[in-house]
Amino acid sequence: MTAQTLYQKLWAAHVVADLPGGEALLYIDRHIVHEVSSPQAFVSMRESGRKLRRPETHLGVADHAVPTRSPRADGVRHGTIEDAQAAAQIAELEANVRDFAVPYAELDGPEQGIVHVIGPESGFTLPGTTIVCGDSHTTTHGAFGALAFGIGASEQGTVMAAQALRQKPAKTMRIALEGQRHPLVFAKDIALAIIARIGADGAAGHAVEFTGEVVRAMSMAERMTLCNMMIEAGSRVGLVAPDAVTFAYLEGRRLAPKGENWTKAVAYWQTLASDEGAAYDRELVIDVAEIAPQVSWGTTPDQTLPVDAPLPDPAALPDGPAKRQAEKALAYMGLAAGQTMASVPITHAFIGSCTNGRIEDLRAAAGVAYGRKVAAGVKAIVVPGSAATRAAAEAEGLDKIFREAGFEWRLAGCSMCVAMNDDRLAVGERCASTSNRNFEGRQGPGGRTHLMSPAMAAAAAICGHIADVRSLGA
Ligand SMILES: CC(C)[C@H](C(=O)O)[C@@H](O)C(=O)O
Ligand code: SF4
Repeated sequence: MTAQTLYQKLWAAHVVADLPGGEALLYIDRHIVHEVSSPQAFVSMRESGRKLRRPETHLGVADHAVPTRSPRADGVRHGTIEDAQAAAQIAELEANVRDFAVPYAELDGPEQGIVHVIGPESGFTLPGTTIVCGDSHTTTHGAFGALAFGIGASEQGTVMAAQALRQKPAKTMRIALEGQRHPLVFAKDIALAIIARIGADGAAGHAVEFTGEVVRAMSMAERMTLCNMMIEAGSRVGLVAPDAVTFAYLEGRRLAPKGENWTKAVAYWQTLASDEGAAYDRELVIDVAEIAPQVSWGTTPDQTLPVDAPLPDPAALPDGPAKRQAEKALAYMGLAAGQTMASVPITHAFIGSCTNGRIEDLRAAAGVAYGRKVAAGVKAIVVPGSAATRAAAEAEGLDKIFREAGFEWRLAGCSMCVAMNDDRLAVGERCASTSNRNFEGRQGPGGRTHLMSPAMAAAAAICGHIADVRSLGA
């Protein structure tokens, strides 16, 4: 038998039927549902009088529109949401999950959080499964060796009714991470550096698998950060082969298999790693020793540089789209050619999102914040990716470190990653952000976003300007 990649194994294990034109009907094991992208699919289910084929394989949660503050001392949000649109979106999701018998992570319950954080935390995300969600950052779940990808509204309806989807196989790309990184260089820096190198569409059409000693040594949180960011390189699928780190993370989680089923599952999951000699359509080797802390300076994720590198000079570029894009980005961001990012003053720091809202991220940020103070004039918020992450952080005392330093400690949600809730920038405000997208207006109309790691965002909050966390230390 020819050697297969992880992606090819996952694909083959889910083909229900090969279709003409190279497509296949793929069986879908799991579907996560949030309030923003799911309404249309439920409407079509209602209109056609259908029931969900396997309601227990779906999981609902409200994350994008939810406020991350509550007027109540006990933090309860239900019934307190002032924004009428947000309240309506959440009420609609709650009616849908009730009427269609979909398991739901209650807004004020212990499992609420961002779709891509709670899937793994609850053990809903498992190796060897197909996982879809009406959300582009579904790539995150590939960190477990699951075939996970974002889908559109009509596809959500298809999965609800048929538990299957028509798909065309992607090409394969391997990114091997080798070498020794600086202790203050994180998965976020590696992902941004890769995107800067290959471009915001550099992995389009490819399922990206991360391999190499650096990935093997990474926590699940860091692997998720890498896979999460691959959509920003144009890839719908990021992957890491499951290993002992994966199994240790999952064992005992609420929805993970138990007892004999666990043993059997692990035995199967161990067969998923790409075979020796498996061929990829593209290969890239990255020496992480060469990667410095990264900061995006522009309005696409590939407009990213090491924190100490001078910004490009559009005048030096030949006439064409690249020159115009650089000019436009510098103008929108209020930056000048040749300057470095370290020293650019910020108004906001945001630590959170499905890219960097996990306990490891909060620890890294707290390590920098410990014993220091947020600079005057900076609004800094820490938004755990889930209620469980928030509780774990509080058990470790991270909330105290942040509060004492002058950060706001919030309830879980997408928050300032996306301008769909109360947390947003005003025109001209500038944010050091651990999220994943920096296009014009992403964090609020006229707002300016700089993508970076949690340690870098904490350093910026403390200094009042973007700073090299290596010179500050953790
Ligand atoms: C709202 C949702 C559909 C969207 C996505 O698909 O990713 C959001 O999560 C984002 O990050 O832009
Ligand atoms: S945290 Fe941001 S990127 Fe992630 S799902 Fe929410 S809006 Fe999308």
